[in-house]
Amino acid sequence: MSTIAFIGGGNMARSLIGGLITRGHPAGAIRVAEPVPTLQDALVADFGIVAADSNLDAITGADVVLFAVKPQVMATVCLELRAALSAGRPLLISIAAGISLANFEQWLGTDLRLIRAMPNTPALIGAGITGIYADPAVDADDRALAASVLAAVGPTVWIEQEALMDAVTAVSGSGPAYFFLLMESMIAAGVAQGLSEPAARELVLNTALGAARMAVNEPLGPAELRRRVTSPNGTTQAAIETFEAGGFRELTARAIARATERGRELSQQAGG
Ligand SMILES: NC(=O)C1=CN([C@@H]2O[C@H](COP(=O)(O)OP(=O)(O)OC[C@H]3O[C@@H](n4cnc5c(N)ncnc54)[C@H](OP(=O)(O)O)[C@@H]3O)[C@@H](O)[C@H]2O)C=CC1
Ligand SMILES: O=C(O)[C@@H]1CCC=N1
Repeated sequence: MSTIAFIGGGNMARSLIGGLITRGHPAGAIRVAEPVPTLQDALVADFGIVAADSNLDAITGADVVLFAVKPQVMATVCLELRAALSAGRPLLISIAAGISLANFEQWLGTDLRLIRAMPNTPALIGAGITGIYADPAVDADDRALAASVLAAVGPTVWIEQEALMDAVTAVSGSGPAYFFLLMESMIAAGVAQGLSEPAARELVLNTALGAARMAVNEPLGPAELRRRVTSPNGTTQAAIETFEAGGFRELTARAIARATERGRELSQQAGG
């Protein structure tokens, strides 16, 4: 079984580690380097994985190095590990928003075995979705290895062009936050109409769950499901017309375009 070194042990690393352990990856073959002692101790206590004293300690002899630090610290982390990574040549997986292959080549040199991946926080409960992009130079065995690591937390989707990883980030990486915002807004609106907060919350959250489960299982797609809820001249039509008149679709498109653009900015600010 491959030894996987996590650089950074925050929210996404915890989700991926939890998924790997649940899928039967041996805890002794997972290492984490995390500077916040409480986070590192909790990962060791919860999953029995190995705490590394430093990033260098974590990657030494590892088959896979998974970068799970914020985009803004990726340059520092890579430059610190450059010599060791070029000696050991592990498979590198980055889940950082925006950070490109060109960024990594600038910091680590060329001829890398590097995969970019964009998971999302439902990974924590095994319900994530991950977009994956591989440098064309990465061989089939490395692609399969990366996909098997990321499949621990949900389905994976291969993306053919690196430039589209910013769109993946904007749609599914950040996407859970958009649905949470809609839930928040609907709960507040229900309360404004006189429902108690607990009742509004239970109604909204279970509606979201039911709608998502139907949409995932329905080949006809969400537009047809929406039409089936919408009785002529009924309550849903009144609400949908209000959403449309308020520019809901355009606002969604603008928000996702802005998130995509932000991914490009992160790459440029990181130095590539
Ligand atoms: N959150 C999300 O929904 C998603 C996030 N991502 C990407 O995943 C990456 C991690 O995000 P997330 O888990 O949310 O962030 P977190 O801040 O929760 O985790 C990153 C961890 O790395 C630690 N860290 C900081 N510097 C170093 C260092 N030099 N060496 C090792 N560890 C370090 C941080 O410590 P400290 O707090 O002290 O800085 C922190 O605990 C980001 O690049 C993000 O773009 C991808 C998909 C979804
Ligand atoms: O907000 C962010 O930048 C990260 C990437 C996708 C989700 N969270």
